[in-house]
Amino acid sequence: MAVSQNKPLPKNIKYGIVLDAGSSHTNLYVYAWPAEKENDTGVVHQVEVCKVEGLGISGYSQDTEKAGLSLQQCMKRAQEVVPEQQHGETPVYLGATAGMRLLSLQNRSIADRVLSAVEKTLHSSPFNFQGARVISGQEEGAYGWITINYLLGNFRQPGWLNFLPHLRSSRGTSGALDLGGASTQITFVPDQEPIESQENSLHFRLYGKNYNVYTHSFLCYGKDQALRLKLASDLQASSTRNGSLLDPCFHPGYLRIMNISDLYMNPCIANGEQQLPFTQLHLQGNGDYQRCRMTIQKIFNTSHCPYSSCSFNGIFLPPLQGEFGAFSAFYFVMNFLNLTTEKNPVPLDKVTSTVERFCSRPWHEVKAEFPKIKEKYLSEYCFSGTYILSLLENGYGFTTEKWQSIQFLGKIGSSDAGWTLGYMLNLTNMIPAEKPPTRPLSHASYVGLMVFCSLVLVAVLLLGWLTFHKPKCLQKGLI
Ligand SMILES: Nc1nc2c(ncn2[C@@H]2O[C@H](COP(=O)(O)OP(=O)(O)OP(=O)(O)O)[C@@H](O)[C@H]2O)c(=O)[nH]1
Repeated sequence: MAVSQNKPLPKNIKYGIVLDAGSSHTNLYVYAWPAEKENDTGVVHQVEVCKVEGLGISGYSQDTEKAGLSLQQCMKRAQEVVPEQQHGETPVYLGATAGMRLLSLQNRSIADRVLSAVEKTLHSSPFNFQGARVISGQEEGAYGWITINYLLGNFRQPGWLNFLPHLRSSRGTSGALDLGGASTQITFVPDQEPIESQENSLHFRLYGKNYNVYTHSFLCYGKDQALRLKLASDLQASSTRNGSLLDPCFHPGYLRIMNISDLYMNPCIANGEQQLPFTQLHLQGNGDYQRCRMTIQKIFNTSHCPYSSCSFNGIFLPPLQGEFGAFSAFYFVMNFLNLTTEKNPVPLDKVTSTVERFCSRPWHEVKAEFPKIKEKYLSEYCFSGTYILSLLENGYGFTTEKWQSIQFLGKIGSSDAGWTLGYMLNLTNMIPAEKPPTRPLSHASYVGLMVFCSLVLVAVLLLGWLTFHKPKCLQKGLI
């Protein structure tokens, strides 16, 4: 159970809870905001995050008891964070993402069973449970975009701009790049209007301003599913008779054995299993970045495009526009490789050479250097780093110059970058379509202002009186 910061909060605070049921695990987020400011931008912040172990795509079908216990523990933690008298009014939402979208495609009844088991636990909590649902890829992209722009203050218009309407909207929004285990999303406001493909087009009116947003979610192109796609493509291209495969995306000396059925039991991969004369795959790393990049390239089909421009697999992508925030696994991987900086983005050639060097390092050396990192994560940073470069450069077309517009983001302030905050802001109607009217002054500010004006008035009157009615003593002194 991971626990984050717990700052003392002023009184009159409201709370909301969102559970992100992802493909690897579930995270529970507790958000808080001052009640009287709930329509302002940037006031909601994360006060707690708790990791529900086992409640992910593999946990759904395996250790359900462990997942259930871990969920109860996180709900208990939330009960400690939110004051008891507010439990009943605190909404709880659960959104399941691509892992569950895949599970639903594969086996609808398991997916329904898991959701109702989770719903049962959440109904029995003292909070105001609002329901569990699988969110669409489009929603995942849109809410991620709303979250980062809300937290970056990009929806905020300084009040004085109301008097100078021609200067409004001088500040742009930031695009959002989200990499999960099962899907990846790209969302931004393009220059080109209208957006050529209806299914990639969203319209928002937020704080009195219109946004035409492009979004696409690539199911099966999250980093875990992309590895499977790559392995299936490698197997198809190889002539192995015993299931041994040299894999350039793993470190030299690394060995992994996988069941062929696990690889193919997945709607992302067209079933080719029956033709194979072996049941297990023996992967042997040889840490060759260039070859890894070539094998990954094969999972992006760029042979057709029915629009003026595409990313891959015939999906429309308008020219990239503005700054981008890249989060979730984009951040986890780049952060591990020391390629995230607070200030200037690390140039593309340095990122490439760092990933290349890392891939070539022997596995025993890497393992010895990072003994505390989970082997699953550590063994895949070479693949993941190379995949991120392929996706961003070849998939989306980030050139060396455009790369400089990407900022890898873990947190913005105290809140994690991700879709959950945007989801809650939307469901609680905390982002109004119109700009809220300027609030009248508070009582204290009003009294302060009155006292200040009175003092200025007295000072002016006194000065005037002194100027025109100089006291006699002063007049004598001057003669
Ligand atoms: N290195 C590292 N990887 C992580 C960590 N947490 C999650 N991941 C991996 O990062 C990827 C994205 O994880 P999440 O952000 O939880 O995304 P998800 O919920 O699986 O996303 P969807 O594909 O939309 O379902 C997955 O491959 C996880 O295994 C972490 O703390 N460190």
